[in-house]
Amino acid sequence: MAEPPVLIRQDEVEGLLHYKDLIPRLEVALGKFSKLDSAEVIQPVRTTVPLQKYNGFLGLMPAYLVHEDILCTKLVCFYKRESGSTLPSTQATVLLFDPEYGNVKAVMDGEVITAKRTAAVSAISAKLLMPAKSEVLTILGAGHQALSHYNVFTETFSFKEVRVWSRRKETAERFAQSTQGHVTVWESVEEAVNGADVIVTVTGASEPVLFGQWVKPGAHVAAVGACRPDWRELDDVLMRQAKVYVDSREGAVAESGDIILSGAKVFAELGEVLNGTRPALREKTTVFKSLGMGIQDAVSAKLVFEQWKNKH
Ligand SMILES: NC(=O)C1=CN([C@@H]2O[C@H](COP(=O)(O)OP(=O)(O)OC[C@H]3O[C@@H](n4cnc5c(N)ncnc54)[C@H](O)[C@@H]3O)[C@@H](O)[C@H]2O)C=CC1
Ligand SMILES: O=C(O)C1=NCCCC1
Repeated sequence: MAEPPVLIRQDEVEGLLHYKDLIPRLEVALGKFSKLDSAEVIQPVRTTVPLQKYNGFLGLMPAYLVHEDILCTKLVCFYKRESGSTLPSTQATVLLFDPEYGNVKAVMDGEVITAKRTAAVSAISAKLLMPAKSEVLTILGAGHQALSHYNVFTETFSFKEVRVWSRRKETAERFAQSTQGHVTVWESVEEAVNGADVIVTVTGASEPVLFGQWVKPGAHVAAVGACRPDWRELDDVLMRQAKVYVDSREGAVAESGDIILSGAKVFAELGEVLNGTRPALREKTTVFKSLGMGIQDAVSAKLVFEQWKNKH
């Protein structure tokens, strides 16, 4: 009989999952995914169950990486919260299976995994697509993803200035007080992104907050929020003037309001750039539209489980 699953709590996942280990594994997984070979990677588009009563969704995100033998699924609830709400906007649990027996080996917190793997993938997009001499980083939004993005972007790159904007100034100020390095708080998006080389959008918005006319030509935007077909963070001008990169084409055309409603064309998947089959157009204005993928959770969960086993 199979052993019962181990339970790995949020604080343990936090201590076990490090960007330096995670980023290379995510790069390999994204590259494999973009080869479109089902003998390598199986990842259906996320299934969503609407929770209309609560303005949210339950997302089911299974993935199987065949050669690494990683079978995993994340169960994630995400919500559109009113300003001032104290309820969480994302709650997630990750199940790691033994693919041969079919039993669950580990049940682990999915919030840290979601925060870190999403930020790590945005950092990969920036590494490939941001202007060669990037000095100013602007973060729009001041929640969980804002913090994980701040952490990995400042750990990986050397920006001279980091700015934050949030729809409530107090939240942006609290964010700036919580970071290790200096962050300046801005009251308007237009001012916050003026001259920025890299812009990260991590808001719960369902209408555009970032407009193309404010974005410096050649800047890189990592657009992380707006994960439903009728939600937006970016306007049509930006979507149409930029070269648009995605994590998964299939996911993007099914789930991204910024892509579907603007009619923007997807130029490439990050994995195609990593594989060298599509170019990284660093000199152009670029948008990386992130939606999140089961394979990202799967490689993260495997890493957490490996580290956990080393300690037990
Ligand atoms: N692409 C991906 O893989 C993932 C995307 N997400 C998305 O990233 C976004 C941020 O997630 P978290 O940081 O966990 O949420 P959070 O609730 O911790 O922070 C959200 C931030 O957005 C702001 N915000 C909310 N509604 C807004 C509006 N209408 N206009 C402007 N700002 C608004 C809030 O004030 C807060 O600063 C969400 O849209 C979430 O669904 C989350 C996980 C993974
Ligand atoms: O990939 C994920 O995990 C999520 N993506 C979009 C919404 C929240 C969770």
